[in-house]
Amino acid sequence: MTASRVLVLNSGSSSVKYQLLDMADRSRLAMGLVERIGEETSRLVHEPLAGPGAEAGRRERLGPIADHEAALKAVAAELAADGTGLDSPELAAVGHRVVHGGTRFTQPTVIDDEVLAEIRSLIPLAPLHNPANVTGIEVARSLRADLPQVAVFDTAFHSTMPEHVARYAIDAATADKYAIRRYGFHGTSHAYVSRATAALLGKPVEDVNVIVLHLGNGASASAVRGGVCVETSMGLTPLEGLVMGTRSGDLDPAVVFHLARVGGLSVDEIDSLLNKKSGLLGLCGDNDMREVQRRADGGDPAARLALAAYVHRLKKYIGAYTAVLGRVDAVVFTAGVGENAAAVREAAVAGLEELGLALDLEANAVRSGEPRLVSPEYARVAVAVVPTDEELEIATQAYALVTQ
Ligand SMILES: Nc1ncnc2c1ncn2[C@@H]1O[C@H](COP(=O)(O)OP(=O)(O)O)[C@@H](O)[C@H]1O
Ligand SMILES: CC(=O)OP(=O)(O)O
Ligand SMILES: [Mg+2]
Repeated sequence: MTASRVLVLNSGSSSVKYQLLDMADRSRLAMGLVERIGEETSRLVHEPLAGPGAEAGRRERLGPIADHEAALKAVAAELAADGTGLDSPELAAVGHRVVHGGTRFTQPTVIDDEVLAEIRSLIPLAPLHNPANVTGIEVARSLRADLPQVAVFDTAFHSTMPEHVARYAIDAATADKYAIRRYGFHGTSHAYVSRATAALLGKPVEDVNVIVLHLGNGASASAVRGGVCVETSMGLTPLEGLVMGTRSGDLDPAVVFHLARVGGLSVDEIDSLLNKKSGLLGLCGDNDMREVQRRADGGDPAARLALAAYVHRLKKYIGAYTAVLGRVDAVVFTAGVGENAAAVREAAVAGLEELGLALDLEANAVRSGEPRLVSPEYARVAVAVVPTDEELEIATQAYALVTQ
């Protein structure tokens, strides 16, 4: 029996998403989620999709899960209960989403002690994400030491950005000393979605220029020319760019000085303010787009303002990346908001006819889990909705590395 399964762990700041895939036919054997880690109301949802566990169906467990270590052990126990635990001989690798890879990691990488140490050293550049990724690697290794663990980096796809795009216009020696440059994130999603969009258009990826809008809790835009990333909205950390659920995105850096000097806030307090209490949450008190939309539809002024700010920033990036690419074949929406919020797509594209964009309102309103065009045939620039699948992409890259 050849081992063809890959377990993918996608650890976020307060959640763990996971999938068990069989790469022989790219099928999903199980998937699940642990959310609200560290709170009293943690929730684990485990869904076996094939094999002996599938009969019993979806399982849900409520109750406190203290930290990522406990969460990952609970996930391992659920998989073991289905007979698909980490001890399974069919497992070929564990693929880990690692958010920050710095300048060194631009390819999927088998994790040894030295690689793990390097990932740990990047924690200051992704304090909300890399610690959880490190814990995921440690727990998986402790459960199955002989299994290859592969890191797939959010930053990797963006490493092709030209130097003049990646550089901030600050003192060069200081930038080099502290590794300050634009790295970009959600790269696994931008890579997968840009390729899937070329397939949807029926063209080779080399011939297609796309603007990808990944709108989840974190949100980022990218400009992809012929399959190669040339620009993205996140920077040194996942704070720059679009308005997000709890992150401000772009602002004048002097806001930080002002809050410190005049407001008396500490650096940690400002960090927390901009990363965790800003964005939609800061503007209207809710970070879930569904709730913001519900309130805005009811006429709530703060929710309307938050939504307008979110959409305005999207428009600015669509315009900017149109200029960067010169010719755009498609603007693509993905992730939780991009795939589901038809009204956000409609508002973001409205008024951009001069750029060649148009929306088919009927097609845009259809709910579907499939990649689809939502623009009329005459539109010079297609508008598409393409569901992202970071887990499948991570599994594909990890499996290719361990079987090459
Ligand atoms: N039907 C929907 N309408 C609008 N927004 C939605 C809908 N479903 C999910 N979302 C939004 O998607 C976000 C989560 O997106 P997701 O891609 O899962 O994020 P992440 O991977 O960063 O956790 C939620 O915060 C929510 O605002
Ligand atoms: C990098 C990043 O912002 O990730 P997420 O959207 O999962 O928070
Ligand atoms: Mg995500």
